[in-house]
Amino acid sequence: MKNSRILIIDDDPDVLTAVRLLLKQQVDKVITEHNPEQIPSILAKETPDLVLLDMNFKSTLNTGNEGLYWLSRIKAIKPDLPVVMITAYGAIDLAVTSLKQGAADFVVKPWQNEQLIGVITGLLSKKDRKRATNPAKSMDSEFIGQSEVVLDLLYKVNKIAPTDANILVLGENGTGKDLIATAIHKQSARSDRPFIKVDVGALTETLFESELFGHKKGAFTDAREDRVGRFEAANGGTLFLDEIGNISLQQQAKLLSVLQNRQVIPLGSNTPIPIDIRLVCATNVPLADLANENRFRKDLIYRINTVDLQVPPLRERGDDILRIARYFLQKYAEKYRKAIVDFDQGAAQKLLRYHYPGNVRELQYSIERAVIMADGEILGAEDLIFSAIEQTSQSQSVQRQLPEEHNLVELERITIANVVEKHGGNISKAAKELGITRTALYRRLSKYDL
Ligand SMILES: Nc1ncnc2c1ncn2[C@@H]1O[C@H](COP(=O)(O)OP(=O)(O)OP(=O)(O)O)[C@@H](O)[C@H]1O
Repeated sequence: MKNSRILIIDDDPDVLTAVRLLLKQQVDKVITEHNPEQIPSILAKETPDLVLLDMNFKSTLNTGNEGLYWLSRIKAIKPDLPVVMITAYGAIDLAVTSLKQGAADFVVKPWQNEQLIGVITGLLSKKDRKRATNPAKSMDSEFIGQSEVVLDLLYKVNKIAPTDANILVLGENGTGKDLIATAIHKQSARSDRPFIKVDVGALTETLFESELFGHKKGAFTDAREDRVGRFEAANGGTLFLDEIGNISLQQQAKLLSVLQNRQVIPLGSNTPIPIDIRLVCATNVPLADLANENRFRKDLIYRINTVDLQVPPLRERGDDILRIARYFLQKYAEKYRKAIVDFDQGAAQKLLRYHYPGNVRELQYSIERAVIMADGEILGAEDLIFSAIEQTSQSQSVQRQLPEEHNLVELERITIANVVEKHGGNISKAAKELGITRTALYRRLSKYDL
């Protein structure tokens, strides 16, 4: 109760004052509002844990019952937010209808203070219990999802994370492998030790060893001082090797030897350093392709893959698409200070029908772009534009001509588009060819609206 925020909407100022006085000592914040029209913008700014909503506004809208109408709006914006209806004596039928439409409970005016407090505490503790048992919410890295496939994945994460097993996280680009790797670390016995991530797919042959194993000053021309390798930096904690499927056979041999011997020898040194790490690897290459002898050593697969976790593509997650879309909508509406609160029917249909070759990352960028561009409170289908880059990676692509004039910005834009197309949308390979990190490439894709 003490940390909770309560929002109360009633057009009777006496009710607002009475509730404020009653609850102000008991909860963290009481937000009062007499005009229900303000609900969407309040929900865009505030994060209440519970709403008290009048059932009988003196209606200006012709919606049958305005209380029910605003209940449905709140539920559309925040489906999990408990709403308690405040109803007049004699309107019990309506109150029951509200329960069927998603209200958590109702209280009858005038109420007994203890009764109101009882209803609120009951609902808040129920919410806490739900949060504690929902694996999606117990990961504070917020892997949003309630679909069968995601709950199944999160169940496995919860089970495997506390063990020290090496884990291989599989899944298409942008499905959330990074989030899963972070969650594994946070739920492990090593959670208070370092979590070190290395994008091994983007490392050149020369950088690979010095980045992972470290080097001594003078070990090679550019080694001006000693450098601690990422294995050593992760000692006692978790080492996350991303894009493991893209490393060369030579790099695989070096990695295997370190994992077998459980020690690293920095370049230019003779002294082995013992390492104690939990290894989590990720790749967008399907396991069957990885297991192809020419591409990846089987013995290394067995080493890194005590257990594998498959992160499903977004298009297989059903309504999670809308849950994640709403999460990003709220996030970016806050970031860009927009009063956008929801999607209309058409937008929701468009979101559900699209196939998301770029998965959650593509959804994220589309929502961010829509929030920046849109003006109203509700996003429509026309506000949602999916990335041209992802579309072209699916189809045959045509290389863009480099322009005659030598404008560097334009050259960069076209080069990036060409290289990404050349690699069929594979960001890691494109970043490697361009000589920049994947994060830098994503930033540029967003900058150029590709
Ligand atoms: N279920 C989810 N809920 C909320 N955000 C998510 C979810 N899954 C992914 N994201 C977000 O989507 C973006 C891409 O996720 P992430 O980087 O983890 O994907 P990835 O599979 O590691 O991608 P890549 O294969 O390109 O490395 C991130 O901003 C991440 O926070």
